[in-house]
Amino acid sequence: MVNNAAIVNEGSGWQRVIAINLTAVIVGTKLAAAHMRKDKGGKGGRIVSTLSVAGLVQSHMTPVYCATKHGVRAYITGLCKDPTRPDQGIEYAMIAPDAVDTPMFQSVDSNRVLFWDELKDEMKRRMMKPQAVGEAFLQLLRSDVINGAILQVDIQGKTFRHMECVNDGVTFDPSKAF
Ligand SMILES: NC(=O)C1=CN([C@@H]2O[C@H](COP(=O)(O)OP(=O)(O)OC[C@H]3O[C@@H](n4cnc5c(N)ncnc54)[C@H](O)[C@@H]3O)[C@@H](O)[C@H]2O)C=CC1
Ligand SMILES: CC/C=C\C[C@H](O)[C@H](O)/C=C/C=C/C=C\C=C\C(=O)C/C=C\CCC(=O)O
Repeated sequence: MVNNAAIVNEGSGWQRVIAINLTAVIVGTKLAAAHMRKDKGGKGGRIVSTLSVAGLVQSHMTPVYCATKHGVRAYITGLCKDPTRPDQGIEYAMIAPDAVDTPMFQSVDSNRVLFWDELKDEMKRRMMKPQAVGEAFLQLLRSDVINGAILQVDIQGKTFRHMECVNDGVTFDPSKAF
């Protein structure tokens, strides 16, 4: 299961950002986990949530959006550490891209993102094609173990945060996760 839907809007209507980016992730994750958990008759599985660089840093550009992505990181990390999780057979991981050329990014303006006029050139310089995130996502899923992984994706490449990088530089070592 993938938690991917999100919006960005620091203007009026910011409460909806919290509803979609954070509350809905918690609701969806609870529903999915209840269905998936092996100790309650499910088959187990993986739940991957899309963060953002905004879930790793605090920015004056997108304080509400950052709060939701930090909230998702805290929530999912808590589930990663649940001592009953191995019996549930569920793994939790996150992917944290920098700016990506999608409708979300293309629709950003100074009503939705603060200080946009000053910062847009820098953000556009860092912008990746969506394929870069898709490839990173598949690479994450190819790992034998992903619980606790946060795969950061930017124009420099892919880096696991909170984990040791081994082999090809992006293989998750769960023993180094927390
Ligand atoms: N585009 C970017 O620069 C970056 C995006 N992200 C994250 O990537 C994920 C995907 O975003 P993008 O593809 O860029 O955005 P997008 O705007 O192109 O796609 C977002 C999708 O979420 C759906 N959605 C929005 N509100 C919904 C709701 N209430 N119910 C159901 N679906 C809803 C939209 O219909 C759309 O299909 C998001 O979690 C976003 O925060 C992370 C880092 C950078
Ligand atoms: C800015 C809006 C553009 C697109 C909206 C997207 O949804 C995207 O997910 C939002 C990104 C927001 C990013 C906000 C701030 C980013 C700040 C930095 O990258 C700061 C630089 C370095 C951080 C160093 C580090 O701790 O890794």
